Amino acid sequence: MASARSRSLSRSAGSHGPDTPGAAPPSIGHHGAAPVIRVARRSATRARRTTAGLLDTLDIERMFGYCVSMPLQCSLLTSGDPAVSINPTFSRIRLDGTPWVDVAPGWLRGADDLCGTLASEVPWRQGRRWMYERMVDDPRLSRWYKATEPLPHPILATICSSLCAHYQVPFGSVGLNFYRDGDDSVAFHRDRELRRLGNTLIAIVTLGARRPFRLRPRGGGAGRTLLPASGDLLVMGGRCQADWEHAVPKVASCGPRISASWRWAA
Ligand SMILES: O=C(O)CCC(=O)C(=O)O
Ligand SMILES: [Fe+2]
Repeated sequence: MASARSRSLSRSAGSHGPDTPGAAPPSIGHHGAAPVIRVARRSATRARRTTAGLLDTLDIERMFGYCVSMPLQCSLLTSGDPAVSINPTFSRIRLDGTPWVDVAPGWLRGADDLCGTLASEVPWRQGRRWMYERMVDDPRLSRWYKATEPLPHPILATICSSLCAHYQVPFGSVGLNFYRDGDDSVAFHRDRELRRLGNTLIAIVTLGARRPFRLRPRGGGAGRTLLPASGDLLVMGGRCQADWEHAVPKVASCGPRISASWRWAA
């Protein structure tokens, strides 16, 4: 884990990505592994420490009360210098119709340490939006980089190149979301720029705490819940933005998670 230090977080509006504010999903469980990071949150500064440990599928199902389909990672792979795995395994989950999700467990090595570095060093922004005639803070911090802006860590450029090589398309610049603890979340939404398009890719690398990543069809019907661990890659493709919504719901207790995401549209 990179050295953790307290910092004050910048407060300026203007993140993008999710298009629809909404009521937060209910709290659903307790989580395990997470890096140790000290951040200033709202008025209080709190240090959070959780122990890294392996969970098995039964634990996960007991905790969350529903079936999950993401293989589990060993925490040993998540410390050290970040690097893209040289022999990742991709599995494709076909959703209903043409939407699909690829998952590549352990795609990025050193993801916990990268989480600590980014948590400390990125100039995070507090997004705000109107909801029910009130301006409210987004329940997370974010930082979306323009293609011309310097990145906070060189691995982010390497990740983008690997994604472009794997999917043979030019992904755009990176967006970072910082979920400081279980109170932070993103409600069900479709990504703003991609929701009208029938062929898109959104690649998300999880750094830090494992949180449920939920998917549901817009028209109703059975959803899916994945549990990406630190270093796992999840890619939503096809008509996933047109026909499905995704969310990272609040949870009762967990350590920090950062998601790094790249987008492409046909
Ligand atoms: O943090 C995540 O895994 C998802 C973030 C997301 O959906 C978004 O930024 O649009
Ligand atoms: Fe999204």
